Order: sequence, then structure tokens, then C-alpha cells
Amino acid sequence: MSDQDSSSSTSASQTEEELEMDGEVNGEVNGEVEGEQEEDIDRSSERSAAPSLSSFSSSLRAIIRIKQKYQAMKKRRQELALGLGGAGNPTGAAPRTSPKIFTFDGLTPIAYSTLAAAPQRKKRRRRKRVLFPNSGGCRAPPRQEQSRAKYCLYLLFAIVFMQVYNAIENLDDHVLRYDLEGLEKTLRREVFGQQGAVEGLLSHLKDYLSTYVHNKPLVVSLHGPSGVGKSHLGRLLAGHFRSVVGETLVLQYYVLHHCPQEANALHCASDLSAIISEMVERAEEEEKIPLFIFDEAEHMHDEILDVLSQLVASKQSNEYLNAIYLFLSNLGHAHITKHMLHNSSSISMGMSASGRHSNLVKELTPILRNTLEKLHILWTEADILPLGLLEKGHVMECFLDEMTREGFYPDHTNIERLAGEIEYYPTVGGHEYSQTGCKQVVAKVNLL
Ligand SMILES: Nc1ncnc2c1ncn2[C@@H]1O[C@H](COP(=O)(O)OP(=O)(O)OP(=O)(O)O)[C@@H](O)[C@H]1O
Repeated sequence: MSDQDSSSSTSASQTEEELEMDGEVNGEVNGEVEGEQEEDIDRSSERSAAPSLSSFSSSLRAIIRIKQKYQAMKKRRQELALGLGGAGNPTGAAPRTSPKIFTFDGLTPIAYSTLAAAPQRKKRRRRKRVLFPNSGGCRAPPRQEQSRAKYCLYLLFAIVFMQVYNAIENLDDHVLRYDLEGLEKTLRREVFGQQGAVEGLLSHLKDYLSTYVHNKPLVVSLHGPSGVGKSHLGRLLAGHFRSVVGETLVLQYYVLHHCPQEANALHCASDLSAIISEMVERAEEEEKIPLFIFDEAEHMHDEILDVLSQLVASKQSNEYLNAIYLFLSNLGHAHITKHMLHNSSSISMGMSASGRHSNLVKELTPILRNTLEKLHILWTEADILPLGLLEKGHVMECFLDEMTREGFYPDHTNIERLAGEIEYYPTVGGHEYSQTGCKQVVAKVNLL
């Protein structure tokens, strides 16, 4: 066979295969498409007719074969069409296929049920097979070495947590035992015009009582002019501590009462030292903190001050460190009065009482400390708190309180009249300060 023949036969067989593939792939092509295919074949046969006779004959043969094959395919398709849907088609022609739309109408309940009943293929979980190279192909994962240090660390954390928790609980118990909230309420209710000093004192007490271990006792020294409430504050504090730590752990020492004669000062000092030692030892046994209040401290003899300064500075044993010393005196009162009268005009009217007092403390403490340290070394150990002058309004509150206590009707005009009888410093910056505080209140009410 010539090259031309072989090429034409190859092209013919290619065409045949293409057609066959077309026939198989596009089994659903409609009649119109078939017609077009027929025309295409005719055209391709015309095109394949070569000018030479031999090529023409081979092409013709190929065309005939294709034609035959096509006829056979067409016939087969018609038969197929007749067999499936052609029953209702009287002409026997292949029905025109149209795009099929799926609906659920044709599905019977049985069909649904069969679908539902169809065994659901259970997804089998593939077991993961992990081969660990270091475990000699063993399937189980190698056991990790549990570190003992890790457990020890957890244990340590737990212990530390318990200790901290316990310490906090104990400290809370400790503060609760002294009922500082109750004390605060009492002082705020009973003491007039000294909010700053009250806050300062409470803050010292809170700081001191919220820890167990002390390296020094708490020493607070209240200073102020006459009648501003130093003894009053001391009495309230003593009453509160008696109720929380007991009668035996509170000492109120009035030097003019306990040691009026200066000649007995040495003896008084040793007596006082013995009393304090006994009380701190008892307090240590009872795990409580005793309170020592020294009123009229400006009258205390040097011998007594010496003993007290030794006790306060004593680092010999723990019981001396767990104690509260409160000194009440009018030492330095002239500085306080002067400061208040000179600075009242510059004190802002909008400033709160505690704000005014913190200013007072800030400005007066160095002056007072300087004066007090010259008097005795004891004051170097003390926290100094100045009490300010009382205003007319505070004096009226003192009258109201005293009259109510004594059972008098608290008539406002009467109170104003009584407060007017008290002597005041010339008004400065809108403040009218009493020269004697509330000192005369009790006496005046008694005369009613
Ligand atoms: N700030 C105050 N609040 C309430 N009452 C007060 C105040 N200051 C004084 N008093 C009343 O006045 C009386 C006398 O006050 P207190 O004895 O406390 O004065 P003092 O500052 O100790 O004076 P002194 O230095 O002369 O002893 C008290 O019994 C109290 O009733």
C-alpha cells in the first residue's frame, strides 16, 4: 500500500473512531444533531475524495464503511428507543430527547423506604497505627518519664499557697479581734472637729495590729491645746481596748494622780516599770497587745520618762515589742495655736477636714518634734499627731452631746447662747476658734 493509501486509510479509521466515540459519548444527542452529523460526514467524504483514483477508491471504501457503521448505530439506537420509551410512539421514530428535570413525584414511599432501609455504610474509624522508631516498632506510645521534681514543685506551690492563705486568715483574725471598725465608728461619732487626728491614730493602729511580728512597740503622742479632746480620745480608746483585750491589759496613767509628789518620782518610776513588765508578760501569754495611756504627759517627771523610754526602746524580749503606748499632752500647744491662727486664712474653705489635718501634720510635725526632742529622748521614738483648735460649731456639738447625756432638752437657741459664752480667738479666714475648746462645756451644762 502506498503512503497516500495508508494516510487516507489512517484518516478514514481516525474519522471512524471519532464517530464511534462521538456515538458512545453523546448517546443522548437528538435528531437534529444527527442530521448535522450526516451532513458533516457527507462533506467529509466529499473532502476526502482525492484527485487520484486509488485514493478515491480507498476513501470511498472508508466512507462506505463509516456509512454502514453509522447506519448500524442508528438502527441500534432506534431499537433501543423503541424498547424503552417507544411503546407510546406509534411512528416508531426515536423520541426527541429533552432535558430531564428531576422531581420527587415519581418516587413512591416504598422507594423512600428502600432508600432509608439501604444499609448505611458505617464509617469505620481507622485505627491509627503509629510506629515509634525508638520503641522497636511497638504499637503503644512509649511511656513518658514522669519527673519527680515536677511533683515536688506542685507540692511546694500548694504548701506556699496554704501558708500565705493561713497567714492572711490569721492577720484578719488578729485585726478583727481588736474590732478597729467598731473603734472607728465610736471615734467618728464621739469626737468632734478632730477627724484628721482620728484618722491618723486609726491608721497607726491598723498598721501595727495587722502584723504579728514587731521590731518596736507602737508609740503615738497626741498634742494639742487645752480642751480639744486629748483626754476624751484617750478615754474612748481605753474603753474600747478594755472591751477587746480585757481590763487587766489596759493602763491609764495620770501622773498628777498616780505620782503627785516629785520626791517620789524614782519610786513611782520603778513601780510603773514593774506594772508595765507584768502587763506585757501577761499579754504575751494571752497573745494580746496591751495598751498604756499616759495622760498629762507634760507633768511627767524625768525619772518616769527615763523608765518609759527604756521600755519603749527595749529590744531585750518580744513582749516589750508587742505593746501600744499613747502619750497625751499639751506640749507644743503654742505652736499649734499659732500655726492655725496664722494659716487659717490661707487654708482653702473647700478642703476636707482630713486634708486640712494632713497639712497641719505635715507642717507642724517637724516643729513639734524639734521642741519635744529637746525636752526628752522619749519623743524621738514617738509618732507625733497634733490636734487642732475647735471651732464654734464643734463647741455647739459638745453642748448638744453633753445636754443630751444629762437629760436636758437640746434647745438650739439655748445651745447657741451657751456656745456664745465661750471665749474665741478673733475670727480668721471665716473660722472662729475656741480658746478653751470644749473644756467648759461640762461645767456650763452642770449649771443649767
Ligand atoms: N473634740 C471633742 N469632741 C468631743 N468632746 C470634746 C472634744 N474636746 C473636748 N470635749 C469635751 O470636753 C471635755 C474636756 O475635754 P478634754 O479633757 O478631752 O480636753 P483636753 O484636750 O484633754 O484638755 P487638757 O489638756 O486641758 O486636759 C471632755 O470631757 C469632752 O466631753
